[in-house]
Amino acid sequence: MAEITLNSLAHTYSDNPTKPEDYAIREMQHIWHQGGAYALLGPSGCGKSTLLNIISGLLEPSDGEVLFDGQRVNELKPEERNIAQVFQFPVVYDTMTVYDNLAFPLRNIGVPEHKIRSKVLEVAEILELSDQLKRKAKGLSADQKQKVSMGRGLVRDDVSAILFDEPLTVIDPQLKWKLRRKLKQIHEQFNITMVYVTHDQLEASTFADKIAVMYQGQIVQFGTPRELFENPAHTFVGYFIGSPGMNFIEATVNNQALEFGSHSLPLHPDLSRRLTELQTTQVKVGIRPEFVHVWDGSNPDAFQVDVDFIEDLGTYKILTFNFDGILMKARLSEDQKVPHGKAYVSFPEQWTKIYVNEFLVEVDHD
Ligand SMILES: Nc1ncnc2c1ncn2[C@@H]1O[C@H](COP(=O)(O)OP(=O)(O)OP(=O)(O)O)[C@@H](O)[C@H]1O
Repeated sequence: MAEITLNSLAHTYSDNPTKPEDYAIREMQHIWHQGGAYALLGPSGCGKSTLLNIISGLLEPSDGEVLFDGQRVNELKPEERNIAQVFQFPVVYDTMTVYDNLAFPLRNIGVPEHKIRSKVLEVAEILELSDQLKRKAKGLSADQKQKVSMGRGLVRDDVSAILFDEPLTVIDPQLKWKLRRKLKQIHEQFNITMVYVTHDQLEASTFADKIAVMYQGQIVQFGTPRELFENPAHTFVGYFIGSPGMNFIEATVNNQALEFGSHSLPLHPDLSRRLTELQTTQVKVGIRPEFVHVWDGSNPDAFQVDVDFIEDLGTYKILTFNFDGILMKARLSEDQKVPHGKAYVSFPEQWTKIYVNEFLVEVDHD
């Protein structure tokens, strides 16, 4: 078991990198603590698999170091790193039985057969494979094969970490939910560092205690699902987490106020000071649909806006409104009055976030 440190790590597939975009991993500093359940979440092509393969040793980074418990492992081969990796598609030996497949990683390191047996039975039980143990892997469905593949990753409790690269892609939706819960259970039972790669926010937040959101080769935020929701550190996190994502509007800072076209909002003096330090007047303002306040009628604190449309999603509605030419969304709860034609909205200060160069502007209030 290990704490995994990425020290000034970067990776390029190019022979002659000249600009940041030439890097699949842009220089990063990051620690996966021992025993954590982590997700690495991001869109296709952001560098998730590259990062995982660097940790497992399948890929040597072009810059920086990978440390396990403080020891550099860059030069160690995958098998010397003691990492289990579960891939998107099942890796099983078709001609072996399910039992032998699960036993394989343990036999490889010379674990005695009686210990192998108890471990295989334990993992098979968790994954509901107990009645399949005598079957040849060849005859299994894709779901079952992937469960065996996951089981092979889970049998060794001496591993430094288990890395999952979109392991539930081939699993049908109902079983997916169940397996995610199982993985969580296994994590709690064995206290092994687990990093789970996915592009699905629901998958990330049901599995992980902390999520690293990756975008263009960078970890732009590392936090609990709640932190990512309430305080997105980067516009991408605001956009990617939540459904629908955060609203963004361009604004100009003028005289301690944010100006959007004909509207303006007062700016907290601390934020105003911080923006002066940053020497910027052009910002993006972000607010989540859940935090836009929709009033029942006209109100001196609210902006009057045009209703564009309302989507009824059963237990809640999404109001799309036009704010100075920008379409924004607000979430209406079931018991809220549904506006027609005009709506009155306000943006509570606590939930109105300011971004400069896509990163959140934070202020110390003490
Ligand atoms: N072997 C390779 N040679 C060259 N470029 C590569 C190679 N593997 C990945 N890349 C590039 O590196 C970037 C990151 O890719 P990577 O596969 O790590 O992303 P990802 O987030 O895992 O995406 P996906 O979810 O689609 O697998 C992409 O621009 C990709 O095209």
